[in-house]
Amino acid sequence: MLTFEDPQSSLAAPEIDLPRAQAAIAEFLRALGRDETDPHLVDTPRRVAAAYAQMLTPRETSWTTFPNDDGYQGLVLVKDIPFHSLCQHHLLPFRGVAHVGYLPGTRLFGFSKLARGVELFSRDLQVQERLTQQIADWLENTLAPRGVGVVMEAEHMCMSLRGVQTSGTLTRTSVFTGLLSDAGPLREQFP
Ligand SMILES: Nc1nc2c(ncn2[C@@H]2O[C@H](COP(=O)(O)OP(=O)(O)OP(=O)(O)O)[C@@H](O)[C@H]2O)c(=O)[nH]1
Ligand SMILES: [Zn+2]
Repeated sequence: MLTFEDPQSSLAAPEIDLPRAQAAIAEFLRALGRDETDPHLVDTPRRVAAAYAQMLTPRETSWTTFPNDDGYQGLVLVKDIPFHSLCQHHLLPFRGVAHVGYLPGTRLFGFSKLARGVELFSRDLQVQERLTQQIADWLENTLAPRGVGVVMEAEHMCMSLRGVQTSGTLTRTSVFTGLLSDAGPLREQFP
């Protein structure tokens, strides 16, 4: 039988060295030919370092689960969970919505934990495929459900603001496992 583990403690997030990040941003601004004495820029290295630190740090949470004493067999699906992450290739945000569901076995998550799980894995330098897979693996490993579905749809700023500059495109990724692996009425409940 699987036991519940705290994913936050088992995820070894790298330490963020804020003063070093701040110095690097100051150097970056100099490389961009900016006047670091401009009153609006003077404090920018600190702000940018703090912003990235925040975007790379999930909020602490307790990962409460409950026994499925009533033997609920249906799909639990939390739709339209807003999320944002940072693309590993350009360090630019990608943002969109996640739909996360599972077919319970013996344990249930409080609904909010599905949204918190999305946040937990989003606060990293990511690619969307890995992010989707990590959320699905986490549900599998913590709840041992009869099936898991994770669908994510996001706009990548690295495609919108630079490079190909195709604003508004959405990329959809999905992982389905167990009884949700095959097309059917349960899977059709996912957007
Ligand atoms: N598979 C995948 N690709 C991503 C993701 N985020 C960004 N990318 C892509 O990563 C690729 C990086 O490709 P490169 O050719 O090395 O970088 P680039 O020259 O900046 O590419 P362009 O964006 O086409 O200008 C780009 O095609 C991005 O669109 C993601 O989450 N998953
Ligand atoms: Zn990118």
